[in-house]
Amino acid sequence: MLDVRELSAWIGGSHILQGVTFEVAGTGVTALLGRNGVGKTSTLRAILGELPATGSVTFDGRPVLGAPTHRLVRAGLGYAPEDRCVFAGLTVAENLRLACRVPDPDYDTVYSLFPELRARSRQRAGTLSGGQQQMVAIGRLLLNPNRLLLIDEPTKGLAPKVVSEVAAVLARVAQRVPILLVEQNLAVVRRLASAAVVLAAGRVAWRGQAADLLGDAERVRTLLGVGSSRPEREPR
Ligand SMILES: Nc1ncnc2c1ncn2[C@@H]1O[C@H](COP(=O)(O)OP(=O)(O)OP(=O)(O)O)[C@@H](O)[C@H]1O
Repeated sequence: MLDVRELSAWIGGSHILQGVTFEVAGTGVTALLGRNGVGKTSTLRAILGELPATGSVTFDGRPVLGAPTHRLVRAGLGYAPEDRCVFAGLTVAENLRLACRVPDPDYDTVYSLFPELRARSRQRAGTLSGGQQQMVAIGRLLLNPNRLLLIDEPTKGLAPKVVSEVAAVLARVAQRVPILLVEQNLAVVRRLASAAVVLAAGRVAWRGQAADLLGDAERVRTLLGVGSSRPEREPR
């Protein structure tokens, strides 16, 4: 579905992405992993045209690298950035409405996955908890007929119980639309991902089945340094 080849990008004189190559399948969750600062967010931003890059990116067989971001969005690439980008001063309903780009947005799906968003539709998004804001961010992606979702650290900073809720929702979302997921919580990766791509210093250090990575404690320690960054929490 998404084919990334030799993606290379510079930020302020630093060679952030140094020939990143991987594929995202048309079903399920592909996890994009790596220690802090290895270039995961930059990879998503380069794919989306938010960060100038060289190499090639094809989405459903069409070359898209260098295309304006709005064209990619119209082609069905949905993006939930790490900071969620909800409009704090607007209500939940207004945040959702602003995201609609088709005449018949899929509110049924959004409200069946997130009944709380309907209940809180008049509440200002800035007064929601982090988990509820994340649900607005994911809900916005589901209103439109997106064909691939890029989701950056959706569980970051959330309480363990909320991490579980977000993971459960993402599992249901992934049954409808494939996801490229940046995620540091390995229990969430274990629960959701079928494939994994690990970045190290701007390159792909490992790619394959998520279970093969997570089943090899030594590989996980070497590639991800687990234990030195964020503790793994098991979603229930
Ligand atoms: N706007 C920027 N200006 C300067 N350096 C940047 C900028 N954005 C990213 N970088 C640097 O690029 C490198 C890759 O950053 P990126 O955010 O892609 O990493 P990441 O793997 O997503 O990290 P994290 O897990 O901390 O979110 C880092 O060294 C970061 O400091």
